[in-house]
Amino acid sequence: MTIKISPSLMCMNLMEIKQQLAVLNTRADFLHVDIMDGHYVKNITLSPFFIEQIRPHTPLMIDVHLMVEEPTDFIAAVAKAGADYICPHAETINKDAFRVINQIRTLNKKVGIVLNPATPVSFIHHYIHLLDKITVMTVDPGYAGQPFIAEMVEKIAELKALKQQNGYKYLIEIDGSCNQKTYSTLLDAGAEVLIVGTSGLFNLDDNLETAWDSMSQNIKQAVRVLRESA
Ligand SMILES: O=C(CO)[C@H](O)[C@H](O)[C@H](O)COP(=O)(O)O
Ligand SMILES: [Co+2]
Repeated sequence: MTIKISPSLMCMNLMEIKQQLAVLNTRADFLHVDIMDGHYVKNITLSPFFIEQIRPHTPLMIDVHLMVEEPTDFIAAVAKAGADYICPHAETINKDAFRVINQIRTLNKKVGIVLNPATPVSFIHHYIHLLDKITVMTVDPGYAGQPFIAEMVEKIAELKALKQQNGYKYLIEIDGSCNQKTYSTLLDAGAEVLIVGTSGLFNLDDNLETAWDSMSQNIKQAVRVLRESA
């Protein structure tokens, strides 16, 4: 499978949204939109309004990462705004997981679940077969630019093994410190979608086309390293 790239728009230059979207539209596979409520995580970033504003300007799938205490307060709004994937944290839906999954499905959206670093795969055992995407947080949620949590590599490998053994359909996505230092480890473990933020893309160069080219070279180099070590 070709690795898919999902730029994290909370890390983009918001003063150049239109220009940067034009660059991403011809290169990226998803657009990652982080919504934070200031309670589940002590930060506030993007919003359903932001999704509504960019929707007419991109053909890409919009992937919404809900870092909020009550995902059901946001699902209908992000769906209406134009989200394609709606991804609450497993830790926030445990009281009504099947109802939340059904609510997203009923809105004809893809269902993603996000796992915090401290949350084991077993936590979603009873509904893993229903998921279109599982996001492994490789940093604690809430902020960009955090250090990579290496203990997450085994969780990625576990998701890959479960998918192969059971024929599950979910994409394995990584969120947090996906960059030149971590690409080969992540790809080797089974990552299929990389969310690239400050360290992987936007901080590489002020010119986003140049930054994307550098990121692409970094990923190609990681793939080469893996092939040579196989
Ligand atoms: O979920 C997030 C943080 O809680 C966001 O998606 C970040 O953008 C993501 O962590 C990527 O940022 P980084 O600077 O590449 O770590
Ligand atoms: Co995110």
